[in-house]
Amino acid sequence: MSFVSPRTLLRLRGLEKSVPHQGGRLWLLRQIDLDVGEGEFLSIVGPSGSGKTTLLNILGLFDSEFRGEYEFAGRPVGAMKSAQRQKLARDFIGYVFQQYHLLEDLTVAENLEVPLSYRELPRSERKARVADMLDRFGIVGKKGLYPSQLSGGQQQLVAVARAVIGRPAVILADEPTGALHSSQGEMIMDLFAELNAEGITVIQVTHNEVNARRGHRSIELFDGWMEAVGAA
Ligand SMILES: Nc1ncnc2c1ncn2[C@@H]1O[C@H](COP(=O)(O)OP(=O)(O)OP(=O)(O)O)[C@@H](O)[C@H]1O
Repeated sequence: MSFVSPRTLLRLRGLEKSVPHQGGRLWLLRQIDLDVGEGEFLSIVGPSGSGKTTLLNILGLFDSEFRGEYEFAGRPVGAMKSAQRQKLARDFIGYVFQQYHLLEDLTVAENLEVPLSYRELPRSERKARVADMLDRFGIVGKKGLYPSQLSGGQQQLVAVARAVIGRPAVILADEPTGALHSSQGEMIMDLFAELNAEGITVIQVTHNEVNARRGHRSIELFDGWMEAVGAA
C-alpha cells in the first residue's frame, strides 16, 4: 500500500555514523537521506550488522553522535542539548525492544505507569490511562503480575502498551516479534497496524519479510548504506 503523508515527521540528510576502529574509523551508517511522513508505517530491513539498530537508536534520540542532519518534527536534533533531546523522546517517542525490557520488580500496572511518571498528570489521570491500556490490550487480569509470570507474547503486549500510554507521535520497534512464536508475533503486528491506523507513525526493524510487508514501505541497509527503497 503506497502512502502519501501531508507532513514530514522525521527527516535525515547525509546522516553518517562512525566509531574509532584500529587507529581509523569504522563506518556504521553512510549518507542516509530519509523522510518519514506523519502517520507512515516504515520497515527497516537488511542483513545482520548492516546498521539497522544503529539507525533506530539515532532516530529514537538515544544516540546523538552522528554527522549530517536529523530533524524531528522540524526541529534540528544535532543542535539540541541532551536534556532537550530526552524531553523530546519522552514526549513523542515510544520504544519497543526485542527483549521487552520491562522492569522485573514492578507489576504490569506499575510498568505501564512508568512513562506517565515523567508527566505532570494527576494521579487519577495516570490510573485511568493505565486502566484503559489494560483493558484495550486485554491484560486486565494480569495487572498485578510481575513480568516473569507472563509469557513472552504477554510481556511484549505490556511493552507495546507501555510504549503507547504516553500517546507518542511515533513508535520505534527493534525486532519486536523476534523473541515470539509466530501467532504471538502476528498479534503484535496487528496491534502496530491498528495503532498506525489511528495515526501513530510506526518504524520497525525486522528480519521477517512478512512483517516487513505490513508497512507502507521498506528501506534496506547494506554495510551502512541505504541501498533500496520500495513500497512494501
Ligand atoms: N559502538 C560500536 N563500536 C563498534 N562497532 C559497533 C558499535 N555499534 C555497532 N557496531 C557495529 O556496527 C555494525 C552495525 O550494527 P547494528 O547493531 O546497527 O546492526 P543491525 O543491522 O541492527 O544487526 P542485527 O540485525 O544483527 O541486529 C555491526 O557490525 C556492529 O558490530
